[in-house]
Amino acid sequence: MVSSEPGTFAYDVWHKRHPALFQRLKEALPYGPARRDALDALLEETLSGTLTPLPSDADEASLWNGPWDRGHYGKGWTEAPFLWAESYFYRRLRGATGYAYDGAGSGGTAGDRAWRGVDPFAPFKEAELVGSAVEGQLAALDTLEEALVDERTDALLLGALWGNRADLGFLITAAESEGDRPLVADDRDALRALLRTTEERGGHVVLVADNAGRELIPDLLLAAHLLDSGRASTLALHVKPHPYYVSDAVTSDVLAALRRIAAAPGAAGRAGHRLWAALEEGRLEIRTAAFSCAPLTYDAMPEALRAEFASAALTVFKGDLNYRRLVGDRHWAPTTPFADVTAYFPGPVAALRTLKSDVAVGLDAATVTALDGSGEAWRTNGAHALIHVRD
Ligand SMILES: O=P(O)(O)OC[C@@]1(O)O[C@H](CO)[C@@H](O)[C@@H]1O
Repeated sequence: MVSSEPGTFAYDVWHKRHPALFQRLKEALPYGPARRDALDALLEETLSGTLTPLPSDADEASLWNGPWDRGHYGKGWTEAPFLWAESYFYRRLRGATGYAYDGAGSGGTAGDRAWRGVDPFAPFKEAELVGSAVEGQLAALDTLEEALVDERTDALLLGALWGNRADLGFLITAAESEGDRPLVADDRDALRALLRTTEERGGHVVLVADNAGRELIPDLLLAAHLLDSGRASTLALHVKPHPYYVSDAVTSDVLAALRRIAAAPGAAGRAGHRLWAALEEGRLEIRTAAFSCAPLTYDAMPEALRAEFASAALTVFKGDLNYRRLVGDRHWAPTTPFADVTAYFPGPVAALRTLKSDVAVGLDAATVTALDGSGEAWRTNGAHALIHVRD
């Protein structure tokens, strides 16, 4: 998938989503002239310039100039594969805002450490946690207290799934879609069945999270339920090592969400305290892998990460970008089986995702016909969702 063709989803990300994002970034934090100029220059470069490698002393240079280099330097930004170029865009954005070090030779602000590690997206992510939507998500847990384990699992899976609609990058240019619709692929029965057998397969579950705020809250409530119910004896929550794709969760976002949950009244507050204790005891672990911010699909994952997924009774991937990276960022026929495209994955794997990009697999032919006939941009408008599982 490339982004040079007008009218495509990828083209719009560069030409509509990113300019709006830069505007918001400059409004959200008081970056000085040098950073504002760096942001303007980066936006201009991505629209009409070529990809240049990071200086060798820059943060992450050993990855981008090493195992993640796929020979795209020298190409126009929109001529390189969409997945690769957009991931590199977020690395360069971290540099322009001063979050990351861009190397000694990269201009007047390179030696200035004042903004190092300051998450440029934090204002957006923080705002989410004070909204009434989060209050509703937390209060909803009270209604599940009497439910059977499978019913709770089902409800919390759906909460985590639809939470993926709250993706701040997507919402920059999209209207928030209304109401939950029937899933376009629904492997919930198989997923619940798999979760009933995790214990006999070691009991370790990996949840590869996506966005902070309104997505992370239901993800953490799901994690609490999996641990409380014995569906998971240990759980690793993978988040990004760096700010990425606007609202992707980093460790500080997990801690903020956890504090928000623990401060809630009722069942949510109690779940928050149990999650806190689970972290202290090591039953819940927050993990960050460099590869989570890689511009590559998961079939290229490094050996250590492969071994980690192989040791899990189940790995659950959240969100659209993780889905693209899991199944391959291609124009698949949407009826291509999920099991086929994830055959390389070293253990049982599930995907929970709202549809916000062109990639789709694992749909049945009748569903595709109905979606195509609906006249809506079903692949990209965020109004549809799916759950896939491969044992
Ligand atoms: O992974 P998420 O948060 O569900 O969605 C990420 C996203 O907003 O950004 C990418 C394009 O910029 C697409 O994969 C999708 O539209």
